[in-house]
Amino acid sequence: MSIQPSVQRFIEYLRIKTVQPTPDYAGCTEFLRRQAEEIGLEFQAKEYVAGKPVVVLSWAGTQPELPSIILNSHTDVVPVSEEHWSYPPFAATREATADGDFRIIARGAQDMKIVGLGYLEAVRLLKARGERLRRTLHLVFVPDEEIGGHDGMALFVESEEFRALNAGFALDEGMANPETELRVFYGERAPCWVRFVARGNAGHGSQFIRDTAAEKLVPIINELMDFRAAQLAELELPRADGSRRTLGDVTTTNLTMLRAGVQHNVVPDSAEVCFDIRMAPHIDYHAFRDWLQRLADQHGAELQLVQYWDDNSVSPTDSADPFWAAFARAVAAQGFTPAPEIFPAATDSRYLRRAGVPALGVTPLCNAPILLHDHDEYVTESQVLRAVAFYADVISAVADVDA
Ligand SMILES: CSCC[C@H](NC(C)=O)C(=O)O
Ligand SMILES: [Zn+2]
Ligand SMILES: [Zn+2]
Repeated sequence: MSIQPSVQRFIEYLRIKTVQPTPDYAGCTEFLRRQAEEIGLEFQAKEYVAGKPVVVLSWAGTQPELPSIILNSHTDVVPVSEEHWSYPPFAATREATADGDFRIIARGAQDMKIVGLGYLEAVRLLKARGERLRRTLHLVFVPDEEIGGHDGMALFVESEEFRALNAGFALDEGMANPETELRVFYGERAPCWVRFVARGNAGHGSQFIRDTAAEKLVPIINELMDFRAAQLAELELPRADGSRRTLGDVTTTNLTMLRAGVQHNVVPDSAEVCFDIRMAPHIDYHAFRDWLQRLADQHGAELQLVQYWDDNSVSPTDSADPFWAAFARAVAAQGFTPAPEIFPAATDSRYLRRAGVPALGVTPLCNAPILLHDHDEYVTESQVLRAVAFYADVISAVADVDA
Protein backbone atom coordinates (compact mmCIF):
# COMPACT_ATOMS: atom_id res chain seq x y z
CA MET A 1 0.00 0.00 0.00
CA SER A 2 1.31 3.46 -0.84
CA ILE A 3 2.31 5.72 2.01
CA GLN A 4 0.37 8.92 2.61
CA PRO A 5 2.58 12.00 2.10
CA SER A 6 1.97 13.17 5.69
CA VAL A 7 3.12 9.79 7.02
CA GLN A 8 6.13 9.94 4.72
CA ARG A 9 7.08 13.31 6.22
CA PHE A 10 6.58 11.88 9.71
CA ILE A 11 9.02 9.08 8.85
CA GLU A 12 11.48 11.65 7.53
CA TYR A 13 11.25 13.65 10.78
CA LEU A 14 11.76 10.48 12.87
CA ARG A 15 14.87 9.58 10.89
CA ILE A 16 16.65 12.75 11.96
CA LYS A 17 18.74 11.62 14.93
CA THR A 18 17.87 14.33 17.41
CA VAL A 19 18.87 12.01 20.20
CA GLN A 20 20.45 13.26 23.41
CA PRO A 21 23.23 13.87 24.27
CA THR A 22 24.30 14.86 20.71
CA PRO A 23 21.10 15.72 18.81
CA ASP A 24 21.35 16.53 15.11
CA TYR A 25 19.74 19.94 15.51
CA ALA A 26 21.22 21.20 12.25
CA GLY A 27 19.50 18.40 10.30
CA CYS A 28 16.29 19.08 12.15
CA THR A 29 16.40 22.83 11.40
CA GLU A 30 16.92 22.07 7.72
CA PHE A 31 13.89 19.77 7.74
CA LEU A 32 11.79 22.48 9.40
CA ARG A 33 13.06 25.12 6.98
CA ARG A 34 11.89 22.93 4.10
CA GLN A 35 8.49 22.41 5.74
CA ALA A 36 8.12 26.17 6.18
CA GLU A 37 8.93 26.75 2.49
CA GLU A 38 6.52 24.07 1.28
CA ILE A 39 3.66 25.12 3.54
CA GLY A 40 4.26 28.84 3.17
CA LEU A 41 5.19 29.79 6.72
CA GLU A 42 7.56 32.45 7.95
CA PHE A 43 10.75 30.82 9.28
CA GLN A 44 12.99 32.01 12.13
CA ALA A 45 15.77 30.10 13.91
CA LYS A 46 17.71 31.51 16.82
CA GLU A 47 20.35 29.94 19.03
CA TYR A 48 20.28 31.22 22.62
CA VAL A 49 23.06 28.69 23.25
CA ALA A 50 25.33 27.87 20.31
CA GLY A 51 24.18 24.78 18.43
CA LYS A 52 20.77 24.65 20.14
CA PRO A 53 18.26 26.31 17.81
CA VAL A 54 14.77 27.44 18.71
CA VAL A 55 12.83 27.36 15.44
CA VAL A 56 9.60 29.33 14.99
CA LEU A 57 7.32 28.86 11.98
CA SER A 58 4.59 31.49 11.83
CA TRP A 59 1.31 31.95 10.01
CA ALA A 60 -0.15 35.43 10.38
CA GLY A 61 -3.79 35.62 11.40
CA THR A 62 -6.39 37.97 9.97
CA GLN A 63 -6.31 39.86 13.30
CA PRO A 64 -2.60 39.81 14.09
CA GLU A 65 -3.10 42.31 16.90
CA LEU A 66 -4.81 39.58 18.98
CA PRO A 67 -2.60 37.50 21.29
CA SER A 68 -1.17 34.62 19.28
CA ILE A 69 -1.28 30.84 19.66
CA ILE A 70 1.89 28.87 20.37
CA LEU A 71 2.02 25.28 19.15
CA ASN A 72 5.02 23.99 21.03
CA SER A 73 7.04 20.83 20.61
CA HIS A 74 10.55 19.75 21.52
CA THR A 75 12.76 18.31 18.82
CA ASP A 76 15.11 16.23 20.98
CA VAL A 77 14.45 12.64 21.98
CA VAL A 78 15.83 10.45 24.75
CA PRO A 79 18.62 7.90 24.23
CA VAL A 80 17.91 4.28 23.32
CA SER A 81 19.15 0.86 24.43
CA GLU A 82 19.34 -0.44 20.90
CA GLU A 83 19.67 -4.09 21.95
CA HIS A 84 16.11 -3.99 23.27
CA TRP A 85 14.60 -2.70 20.03
CA SER A 86 13.09 -4.93 17.35
CA TYR A 87 14.33 -2.57 14.60
CA PRO A 88 16.95 0.20 14.45
CA PRO A 89 15.32 3.03 16.47
CA PHE A 90 16.02 5.73 13.88
CA ALA A 91 15.00 3.72 10.81
CA ALA A 92 11.30 4.45 11.46
CA THR A 93 10.40 0.98 10.26
CA ARG A 94 6.87 0.44 9.01
CA GLU A 95 5.41 -2.84 10.24
CA ALA A 96 2.00 -4.18 9.19
CA THR A 97 -0.51 -4.92 11.95
CA ALA A 98 -3.10 -7.69 11.95
CA ASP A 99 -5.93 -5.19 11.38
CA GLY A 100 -4.53 -3.66 8.21
CA ASP A 101 -2.80 -0.69 9.85
CA PHE A 102 0.96 -0.04 10.09
CA ARG A 103 3.12 0.65 13.12
CA ILE A 104 5.90 3.17 12.71
CA ILE A 105 8.55 2.20 15.20
CA ALA A 106 11.04 4.89 16.16
CA ARG A 107 12.41 6.83 19.10
CA GLY A 108 10.39 10.03 19.38
CA ALA A 109 7.27 8.60 17.69
CA GLN A 110 5.14 9.41 20.77
CA ASP A 111 7.50 11.82 22.52
CA MET A 112 6.91 14.05 20.72
CA LYS A 113 7.37 14.04 16.96
CA ILE A 114 3.77 12.96 16.34
CA VAL A 115 2.79 16.26 17.97
CA GLY A 116 5.27 18.47 16.07
CA LEU A 117 4.43 16.77 12.80
CA GLY A 118 0.72 16.92 13.67
CA TYR A 119 0.92 20.72 13.95
CA LEU A 120 2.79 21.01 10.62
CA GLU A 121 0.41 18.76 8.73
CA ALA A 122 -2.66 20.37 10.25
CA VAL A 123 -1.51 23.83 9.16
CA ARG A 124 -0.62 22.45 5.72
CA LEU A 125 -4.18 21.09 5.49
CA LEU A 126 -5.83 24.31 6.69
CA LYS A 127 -3.85 26.37 4.20
CA ALA A 128 -4.64 23.93 1.38
CA ARG A 129 -8.34 24.32 2.22
CA GLY A 130 -7.94 28.06 1.88
CA GLU A 131 -8.85 28.74 5.49
CA ARG A 132 -7.76 31.86 7.31
CA LEU A 133 -7.63 32.06 11.10
CA ARG A 134 -8.06 35.11 13.29
CA ARG A 135 -5.02 34.66 15.46
CA THR A 136 -1.44 34.25 14.38
CA LEU A 137 -0.01 30.77 14.89
CA HIS A 138 3.57 30.15 15.95
CA LEU A 139 4.83 26.60 15.64
CA VAL A 140 7.71 26.58 18.12
CA PHE A 141 10.31 23.80 17.96
CA VAL A 142 12.60 23.85 20.99
CA PRO A 143 15.78 21.93 21.83
CA ASP A 144 16.77 20.10 25.01
CA GLU A 145 13.43 19.57 26.72
CA GLU A 146 14.58 16.07 27.57
CA ILE A 147 17.41 17.45 29.69
CA GLY A 148 15.38 20.13 31.46
CA GLY A 149 14.96 22.83 28.81
CA HIS A 150 17.56 25.10 30.45
CA ASP A 151 19.25 25.94 27.12
CA GLY A 152 15.97 25.89 25.20
CA MET A 153 12.56 27.03 26.41
CA ALA A 154 13.94 28.54 29.63
CA LEU A 155 15.99 31.06 27.62
CA PHE A 156 13.42 31.50 24.88
CA VAL A 157 10.70 32.71 27.27
CA GLU A 158 13.13 35.35 28.56
CA SER A 159 13.90 36.63 25.05
CA GLU A 160 12.81 39.63 23.03
CA GLU A 161 11.63 37.25 20.29
CA PHE A 162 9.29 35.54 22.73
CA ARG A 163 7.84 38.84 23.95
CA ALA A 164 7.28 39.83 20.33
CA LEU A 165 5.08 36.75 19.80
CA ASN A 166 2.52 38.24 22.22
CA ALA A 167 1.31 34.73 23.02
CA GLY A 168 -2.11 34.25 24.60
CA PHE A 169 -2.43 30.49 24.67
CA ALA A 170 -0.27 27.41 24.00
CA LEU A 171 -0.54 23.74 23.22
CA ASP A 172 2.28 21.40 24.21
CA GLU A 173 2.91 17.71 24.84
CA GLY A 174 0.86 15.33 26.94
CA MET A 175 0.95 11.57 27.20
CA ALA A 176 -0.78 8.62 25.57
CA ASN A 177 -3.65 6.98 27.44
CA PRO A 178 -4.27 3.22 27.42
CA GLU A 179 -7.87 4.11 28.27
CA THR A 180 -10.43 5.99 26.23
CA GLU A 181 -10.20 9.60 27.46
CA LEU A 182 -7.91 12.28 26.09
CA ARG A 183 -5.55 13.31 28.89
CA VAL A 184 -5.28 17.09 28.99
CA PHE A 185 -2.54 18.41 31.26
CA TYR A 186 -3.35 21.86 32.61
CA GLY A 187 -0.53 22.02 35.14
CA GLU A 188 2.34 19.96 36.39
CA ARG A 189 4.02 18.92 39.58
CA ALA A 190 7.08 20.92 40.50
CA PRO A 191 10.43 19.16 40.64
CA CYS A 192 12.19 19.48 43.99
CA TRP A 193 15.46 17.59 43.74
CA VAL A 194 17.26 17.76 47.05
CA ARG A 195 20.53 16.52 48.48
CA PHE A 196 21.23 16.25 52.21
CA VAL A 197 24.93 16.19 53.04
CA ALA A 198 26.14 15.22 56.50
CA ARG A 199 29.65 15.35 57.94
CA GLY A 200 30.82 13.51 61.03
CA ASN A 201 33.60 11.71 62.83
CA ALA A 202 35.75 9.22 60.96
CA GLY A 203 37.70 6.27 62.29
CA HIS A 204 38.23 2.52 62.38
CA GLY A 205 35.09 0.48 61.70
CA SER A 206 35.72 -1.68 64.79
CA GLN A 207 35.34 1.28 67.20
CA PHE A 208 32.29 2.98 68.73
CA ILE A 209 32.58 6.19 66.75
CA ARG A 210 30.08 8.87 67.88
CA ASP A 211 28.35 11.44 65.64
CA THR A 212 29.00 9.79 62.32
CA ALA A 213 27.90 11.32 59.04
CA ALA A 214 25.69 8.39 58.03
CA GLU A 215 23.73 8.27 61.30
CA LYS A 216 22.74 11.94 60.85
CA LEU A 217 21.05 11.04 57.59
CA VAL A 218 19.00 8.17 59.05
CA PRO A 219 16.30 10.28 60.79
CA ILE A 220 16.03 12.50 57.72
CA ILE A 221 15.49 9.47 55.52
CA ASN A 222 12.94 8.10 58.00
CA GLU A 223 10.96 11.34 58.08
CA LEU A 224 10.85 11.48 54.30
CA MET A 225 9.83 7.84 54.13
CA ASP A 226 6.98 8.51 56.60
CA PHE A 227 5.87 11.43 54.44
CA ARG A 228 6.08 9.18 51.37
CA ALA A 229 3.90 6.52 53.03
CA ALA A 230 1.29 9.12 54.01
CA GLN A 231 1.16 10.42 50.42
CA LEU A 232 0.82 6.90 49.06
CA ALA A 233 -2.11 6.31 51.42
CA GLU A 234 -3.68 9.54 50.14
CA LEU A 235 -3.19 8.49 46.52
CA GLU A 236 -5.12 5.31 47.20
CA LEU A 237 -8.11 7.12 48.72
CA PRO A 238 -10.85 8.20 46.28
CA ARG A 239 -11.49 11.93 45.84
CA ALA A 240 -14.54 13.56 47.47
CA ASP A 241 -16.50 13.01 44.22
CA GLY A 242 -15.57 9.29 44.20
CA SER A 243 -13.13 9.55 41.28
CA ARG A 244 -9.69 7.96 41.30
CA ARG A 245 -6.76 10.16 42.34
CA THR A 246 -3.83 10.53 39.98
CA LEU A 247 -0.17 11.31 40.69
CA GLY A 248 -0.96 15.01 40.22
CA ASP A 249 -2.96 14.91 43.47
CA VAL A 250 -0.03 13.93 45.65
CA THR A 251 3.61 14.73 46.31
CA THR A 252 5.90 11.80 45.53
CA THR A 253 9.28 11.20 47.16
CA ASN A 254 11.85 8.77 45.82
CA LEU A 255 15.26 8.18 47.33
CA THR A 256 17.36 8.09 44.17
CA MET A 257 21.01 8.29 45.31
CA LEU A 258 22.99 7.37 48.44
CA ARG A 259 26.71 8.00 48.71
CA ALA A 260 29.20 7.35 51.52
CA GLY A 261 32.35 5.46 52.30
CA VAL A 262 35.35 4.00 50.57
CA GLN A 263 36.09 0.78 52.41
CA HIS A 264 34.25 -1.61 54.72
CA ASN A 265 36.26 -0.85 57.86
CA VAL A 266 36.60 2.91 57.45
CA VAL A 267 33.84 5.07 59.00
CA PRO A 268 33.30 7.79 56.36
CA ASP A 269 33.48 11.46 57.30
CA SER A 270 30.71 12.45 54.92
CA ALA A 271 27.54 10.96 53.51
CA GLU A 272 24.80 12.17 51.23
CA VAL A 273 21.32 11.19 50.21
CA CYS A 274 19.33 12.51 47.25
CA PHE A 275 15.59 12.57 46.72
CA ASP A 276 13.52 13.23 43.62
CA ILE A 277 10.45 14.94 45.06
CA ARG A 278 7.58 16.14 42.86
CA MET A 279 5.33 18.65 44.58
CA ALA A 280 1.62 18.67 43.76
CA PRO A 281 0.51 22.18 42.69
CA HIS A 282 -1.93 22.58 45.59
CA ILE A 283 0.73 22.39 48.32
CA ASP A 284 2.57 25.40 49.74
CA TYR A 285 5.97 25.07 48.07
CA HIS A 286 7.74 27.44 50.42
CA ALA A 287 6.35 25.76 53.54
CA PHE A 288 7.49 22.43 52.11
CA ARG A 289 11.00 23.73 51.45
CA ASP A 290 11.11 25.20 54.98
CA TRP A 291 10.20 21.76 56.37
CA LEU A 292 13.10 20.19 54.45
CA GLN A 293 15.42 22.89 55.79
CA ARG A 294 14.24 22.28 59.36
CA LEU A 295 14.90 18.54 58.94
CA ALA A 296 18.44 19.30 57.78
CA ASP A 297 19.07 21.77 60.63
CA GLN A 298 17.59 19.48 63.28
CA HIS A 299 19.82 16.55 62.32
CA GLY A 300 23.01 18.44 61.54
CA ALA A 301 23.00 18.12 57.76
CA GLU A 302 23.26 20.60 54.91
CA LEU A 303 20.35 20.92 52.48
CA GLN A 304 21.16 21.51 48.81
CA LEU A 305 18.40 22.34 46.35
CA VAL A 306 19.55 20.82 43.07
CA GLN A 307 16.32 21.69 41.22
CA TYR A 308 13.55 23.62 42.86
CA TRP A 309 10.67 24.96 40.81
CA ASP A 310 8.58 27.35 42.83
CA ASP A 311 5.80 28.27 40.44
CA ASN A 312 2.54 26.36 40.63
CA SER A 313 0.57 28.14 37.90
CA VAL A 314 -2.17 26.05 36.38
CA SER A 315 -4.12 26.87 33.25
CA PRO A 316 -7.91 27.41 33.30
CA THR A 317 -10.16 24.44 32.59
CA ASP A 318 -13.52 26.07 33.19
CA SER A 319 -16.09 26.81 30.55
CA ALA A 320 -15.87 30.55 31.30
CA ASP A 321 -12.36 30.56 29.83
CA PRO A 322 -12.71 31.16 26.06
CA PHE A 323 -9.63 29.14 25.07
CA TRP A 324 -10.63 26.18 27.22
CA ALA A 325 -14.21 26.37 25.95
CA ALA A 326 -13.08 26.44 22.30
CA PHE A 327 -10.56 23.66 22.91
CA ALA A 328 -13.07 21.43 24.74
CA ARG A 329 -15.72 21.90 22.04
CA ALA A 330 -13.29 20.99 19.25
CA VAL A 331 -12.00 17.97 21.17
CA ALA A 332 -15.54 16.71 21.74
CA ALA A 333 -16.41 17.26 18.07
CA GLN A 334 -13.41 15.07 17.22
CA GLY A 335 -14.94 12.31 19.35
CA PHE A 336 -12.59 12.64 22.33
CA THR A 337 -13.53 13.03 25.99
CA PRO A 338 -11.09 15.42 27.67
CA ALA A 339 -9.81 14.34 31.09
CA PRO A 340 -8.04 17.29 32.79
CA GLU A 341 -5.02 16.19 34.79
CA ILE A 342 -1.81 17.41 36.38
CA PHE A 343 1.30 16.17 34.58
CA PRO A 344 3.37 14.06 36.98
CA ALA A 345 6.79 15.15 35.64
CA ALA A 346 8.19 18.38 34.22
CA THR A 347 7.72 19.63 30.65
CA ASP A 348 8.50 22.91 28.91
CA SER A 349 4.93 24.02 29.64
CA ARG A 350 6.11 25.09 33.07
CA TYR A 351 8.17 27.87 31.50
CA LEU A 352 5.21 29.02 29.43
CA ARG A 353 2.82 29.01 32.38
CA ARG A 354 5.30 30.90 34.54
CA ALA A 355 5.64 33.46 31.74
CA GLY A 356 1.86 33.95 31.95
CA VAL A 357 0.84 31.92 28.89
CA PRO A 358 -1.86 29.31 29.63
CA ALA A 359 -0.72 25.97 28.23
CA LEU A 360 -2.49 22.66 27.74
CA GLY A 361 -0.43 19.48 27.30
CA VAL A 362 -2.02 17.03 24.88
CA THR A 363 -0.79 14.07 22.87
CA PRO A 364 -3.79 12.80 20.89
CA LEU A 365 -3.21 9.09 21.52
CA CYS A 366 -6.10 7.29 23.24
CA ASN A 367 -6.49 3.54 23.67
CA ALA A 368 -2.74 3.47 23.15
CA PRO A 369 0.10 2.11 25.29
CA ILE A 370 2.37 4.63 27.04
CA LEU A 371 5.67 4.19 25.23
CA LEU A 372 7.47 7.47 25.81
CA HIS A 373 11.11 6.76 26.78
CA ASP A 374 10.43 3.01 26.32
CA HIS A 375 11.89 0.45 23.91
CA ASP A 376 10.05 -0.08 20.61
CA GLU A 377 8.27 3.26 20.87
CA TYR A 378 5.71 3.43 18.05
CA VAL A 379 2.54 4.98 16.76
CA THR A 380 0.29 3.62 14.03
CA GLU A 381 -0.35 5.33 10.72
CA SER A 382 -4.02 5.72 11.59
CA GLN A 383 -2.98 7.49 14.81
CA VAL A 384 -0.84 9.90 12.79
CA LEU A 385 -3.70 10.69 10.42
CA ARG A 386 -6.08 11.05 13.37
CA ALA A 387 -3.64 13.43 15.07
CA VAL A 388 -3.53 15.62 11.95
CA ALA A 389 -7.34 15.82 11.79
CA PHE A 390 -7.46 16.49 15.53
CA TYR A 391 -4.98 19.37 15.33
CA ALA A 392 -6.65 20.89 12.27
CA ASP A 393 -9.90 21.23 14.25
CA VAL A 394 -8.37 22.19 17.59
CA ILE A 395 -5.99 24.74 16.10
CA SER A 396 -8.80 26.36 14.07
CA ALA A 397 -10.95 26.53 17.17
CA VAL A 398 -8.41 28.15 19.50
CA ALA A 399 -7.07 30.46 16.79
CA ASP A 400 -10.58 31.68 16.08
CA VAL A 401 -11.32 32.71 19.67
CA ASP A 402 -12.31 36.34 19.33
CA ALA A 403 -11.15 39.24 21.38
C1 LIG B 1 13.60 19.04 36.08
S1 LIG B 1 14.07 18.79 34.49
C2 LIG B 1 13.63 17.13 34.19
C3 LIG B 1 12.59 16.99 33.19
C4 LIG B 1 11.99 15.61 33.10
N1 LIG B 1 10.87 15.67 32.19
C5 LIG B 1 10.27 14.56 31.71
C6 LIG B 1 9.06 14.76 30.86
O1 LIG B 1 10.69 13.44 31.93
C7 LIG B 1 11.51 15.17 34.46
O2 LIG B 1 10.41 15.51 34.89
O3 LIG B 1 12.26 14.45 35.13
ZN1 LIG C 1 8.44 15.05 25.63
ZN1 LIG D 1 10.41 12.79 27.09
